[in-house]
Amino acid sequence: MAPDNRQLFLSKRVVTENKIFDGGILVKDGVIEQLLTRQEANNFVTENDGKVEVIDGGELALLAGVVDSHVHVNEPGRTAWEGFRTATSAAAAGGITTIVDMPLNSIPPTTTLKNLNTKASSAVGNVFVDVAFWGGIIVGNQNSLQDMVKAGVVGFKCFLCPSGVEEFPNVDARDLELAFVALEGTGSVLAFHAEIEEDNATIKNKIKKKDPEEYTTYLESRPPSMELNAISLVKSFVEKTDVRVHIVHVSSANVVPLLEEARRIRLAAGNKSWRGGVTAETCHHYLTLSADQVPRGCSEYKCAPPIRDRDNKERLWKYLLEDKLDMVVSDHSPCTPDLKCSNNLEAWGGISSVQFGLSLFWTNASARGLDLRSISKYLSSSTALLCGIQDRKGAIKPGLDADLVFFDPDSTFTVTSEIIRHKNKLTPYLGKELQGVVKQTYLRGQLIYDGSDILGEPKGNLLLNSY
Ligand SMILES: NC(=O)NC(NC(N)=O)C(=O)[O-]
Ligand SMILES: [Zn+2]
Ligand SMILES: [Zn+2]
Repeated sequence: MAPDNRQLFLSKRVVTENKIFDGGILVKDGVIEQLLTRQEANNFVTENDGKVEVIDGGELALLAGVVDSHVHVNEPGRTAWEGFRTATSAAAAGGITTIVDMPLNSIPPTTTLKNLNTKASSAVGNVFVDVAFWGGIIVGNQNSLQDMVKAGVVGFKCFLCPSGVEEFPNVDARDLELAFVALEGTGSVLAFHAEIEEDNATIKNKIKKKDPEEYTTYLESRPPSMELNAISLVKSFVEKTDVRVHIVHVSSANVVPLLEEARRIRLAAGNKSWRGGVTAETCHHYLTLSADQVPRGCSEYKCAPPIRDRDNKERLWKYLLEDKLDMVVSDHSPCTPDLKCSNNLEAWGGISSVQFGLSLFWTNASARGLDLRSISKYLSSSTALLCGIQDRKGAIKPGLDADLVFFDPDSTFTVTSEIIRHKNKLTPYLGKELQGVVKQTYLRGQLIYDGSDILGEPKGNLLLNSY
């Protein structure tokens, strides 16, 4: 590092959200100071020879580090499923420089200030990238929310259907009334797993005679109406509160018009939040895979809500490019192999992919004629905005952390167990050739991944107020 911690990152393709240019990024003490044209960069080097560390990526694209706002790290408690060291080393290798940990599958779940501190104690010193945290809303913990806001959680996640783990029960309208009151005026955001279980006997009858190893049996058990019912409930709250709401992992394109209606109501009422405080994400698996591609008995493809048909996938892409969906995340939700049995109705619901989100998105996006700015928009700046960390993360902009990725958009690689750094290697992407190779990942100006190895000790920070 140069004497006053000055670095100049050079690239023929510096990717900001609105332009791709040949030039440089001047960094001081791990913070982006200035964007320079190629000429300005050359002059700077001439005038400061020996006083600045020059990092020249040549033809490699230089992107803002990805902010993956939906990652289940499951530590403490279910550390056989995943942990901070493995999840964040996978993130670093995947060009992700910030992950936001979900409040469940860890034991205890992040539903009180005490539990948040327990989680933070297990994370500190064990994170290779920066980590922020979601709090959780469950039945009866409404009095814990404001303390967690003060401690710095990015927002709160709740389930409208069973979550899959008993210590994180789903909430209903009454619980939500209390949660919204507690969050009013905090500026926080309430994120929903938006499926409401239908107890109608028809679904149960329809599938009870069907082969549980066939993916279609699972798919029929989670119809789009479950997502629509949930969004209708969320919309009823949007009409009477100003609290920001976010829909995680939208799977059915059918819900988007309803989300648009909820956003229209908020904007008409003069809500000044980003997107009227009504946002939604979809996931790499919904944009990459479709139900017809899921082999029998392969529950590594199982997630909730489910991967649906090709037509639905195309409609999700259409809505994303029309800015009616706001961001794309992993929803990395791993488990141990024994829980991914061949019975799709009983297997754990969750897909492991945190290391591959950037390349998954770029494989699809480049094939659809999008340019590199789409990565920054949907995987970095939007997720940073959702989590209220846009003044530190998610873009190549002066004042933000120098979380940077040198990315080769033209090369490909094949997903194999050997390269997977998350703890359990089962993923639907095994054997898949992806486009876009992460060559170097920098966290606040520090090289943490060099294209083959995670370097040194964990350098990540916890994005909480007292860490
Ligand atoms: N308990 C979980 O990790 N659930 C997750 N599982 C999925 N998406 O299949 C989720 O985000 O709902
Ligand atoms: Zn969920
Ligand atoms: Zn999730």
